[in-house]
Amino acid sequence: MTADRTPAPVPFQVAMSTRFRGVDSREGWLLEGPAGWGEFSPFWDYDTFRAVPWLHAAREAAFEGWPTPVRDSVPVNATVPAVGPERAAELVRAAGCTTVKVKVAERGQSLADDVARVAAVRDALGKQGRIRIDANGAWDVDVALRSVRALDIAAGGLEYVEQPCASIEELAAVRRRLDVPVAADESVRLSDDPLRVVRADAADILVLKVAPLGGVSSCLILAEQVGLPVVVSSALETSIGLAAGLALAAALPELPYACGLGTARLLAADVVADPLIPVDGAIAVRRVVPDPAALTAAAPDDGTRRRLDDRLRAVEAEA
Ligand SMILES: O=C(O)CCC(=O)C1=CC=C[C@@H](O)[C@@H]1C(=O)O
Ligand SMILES: [Mg+2]
Repeated sequence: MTADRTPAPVPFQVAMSTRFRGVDSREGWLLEGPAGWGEFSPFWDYDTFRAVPWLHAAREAAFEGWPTPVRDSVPVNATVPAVGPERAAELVRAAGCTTVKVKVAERGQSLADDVARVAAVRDALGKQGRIRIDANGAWDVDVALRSVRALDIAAGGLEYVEQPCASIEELAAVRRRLDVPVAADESVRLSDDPLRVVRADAADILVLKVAPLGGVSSCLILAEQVGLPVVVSSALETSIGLAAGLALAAALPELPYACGLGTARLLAADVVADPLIPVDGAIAVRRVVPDPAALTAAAPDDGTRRRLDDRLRAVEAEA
């Protein structure tokens, strides 16, 4: 390969160790460029248009690079999927983080399931730790008010509730009537106008995910514009994609909350030899490169490879 030619993107597929947001495996492309490696792994339920920012973020990582970090370590939360209370407690103990995000409002489960999970997390975490919950927009206003109040008691105090309802109007209504702070995630990452939620006074905190928002630089600009605290979170990437989130968290002038970047453990395998796993509740800021043996093990099956080819071609045509 000559120096002036861009290496071909490398496809990957890795299983999730725990099913999360209905996803059992993550697949995508790794791009190499003069600045390093980037990951393009939009969820399959994102259409071509929504996947374009993911390609911008991957290209930024590979060809442009990221701003200078202002910190060398990023505190992260443990992420607990909608599992039973025993498993939730195990995950909290294994993660060694003092902040835990608990998934709630899973389809097919009840508020009692959420209460049991959150109470088990508090037990495993001890009095000092912080607990936040994420409903992924599943509740209407009344159910949100009832559920958050019950879960606030079960948690012995919630740090915040992430995306309790789907619409910005509902978020604003919930926020007016609750003492628990409200964080917006889908209202930012799936919106044509990520600032609308701020103008509507619908959130206390914004969750920023680098890939769906088009890269580290766009997120930094957004964070500057919003004037609200932000939490950097992953999109369940391999360590190559997580490194971009880490770069954003490391470059933000203020970082008052633990970030949702401790998700490498939710994958059964990674594409690097030394994954970005938290130690004592924080991840050291560093770049990572794929490991050839891990890439071989992560080679997608033929059907997935065809899907990945089609998707990359379609998104490149729009990017
Ligand atoms: O924030 C975290 O602790 C981990 C990341 C995380 O929860 C998510 C990543 C990607 C898709 C999501 O459904 C989910 C979220 O909603 O925040
Ligand atoms: Mg969320």
